[in-house]
Amino acid sequence: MLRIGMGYDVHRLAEDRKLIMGGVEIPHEKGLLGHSDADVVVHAIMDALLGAIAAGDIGKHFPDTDEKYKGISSVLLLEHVGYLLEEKKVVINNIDATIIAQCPKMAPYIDTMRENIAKALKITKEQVNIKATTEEGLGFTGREEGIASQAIVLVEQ
Ligand SMILES: Nc1ccn([C@@H]2O[C@H](COP(=O)(O)O)[C@@H](O)[C@H]2O)c(=O)n1
Ligand SMILES: C[C@@]1(CO)OP(=O)(O)OP(=O)(O)OC[C@H]1O
Repeated sequence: MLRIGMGYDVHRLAEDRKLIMGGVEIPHEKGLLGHSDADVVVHAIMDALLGAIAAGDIGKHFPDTDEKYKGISSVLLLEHVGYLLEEKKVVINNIDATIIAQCPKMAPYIDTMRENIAKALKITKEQVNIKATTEEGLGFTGREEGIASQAIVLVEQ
């Protein structure tokens, strides 16, 4: 049976934080605020995968009240989501994600993000697509207050 899932997440930009996207540290004067490393594109992908197997969301599996997730790499959390899929004998067909950010330019880092995500989920880089767009200076992403991400996945059980 084919199943589909979608995910959406937003994190606020703040000073004195690293900007981690798809497991890549991107040089920037601000980073995303969160309990974890706030890797917003990985969060959207995790929510899409959990959605596809009707397993709730990341807040349910990795509560932000739990000290063990403080500062954790979201790629490690993604690996755990991969195990949840394996347990249910679910395989990933493909993942498509969009990063919505006024800056910095994500393009130079997209290939490495795809590799990191594919490795964590034991799939190929060709099964993972990541895109980036600005919102043309409009809204909270346009004002550089935060970065959003959306993801959609297709899986098979
Ligand atoms: N943070 C971003 C935003 C966009 N890109 C790349 O630029 C292209 C044009 O973006 P527009 O929002 O002006 O349409 C987009 O297709 C991406 O390739 C990026 O790398 N990082
Ligand atoms: C990822 C978790 C881990 O504690 O923390 P945050 O980095 O705050 O991210 P959020 O998108 O708010 O989801 C909650 C948590 O699952």
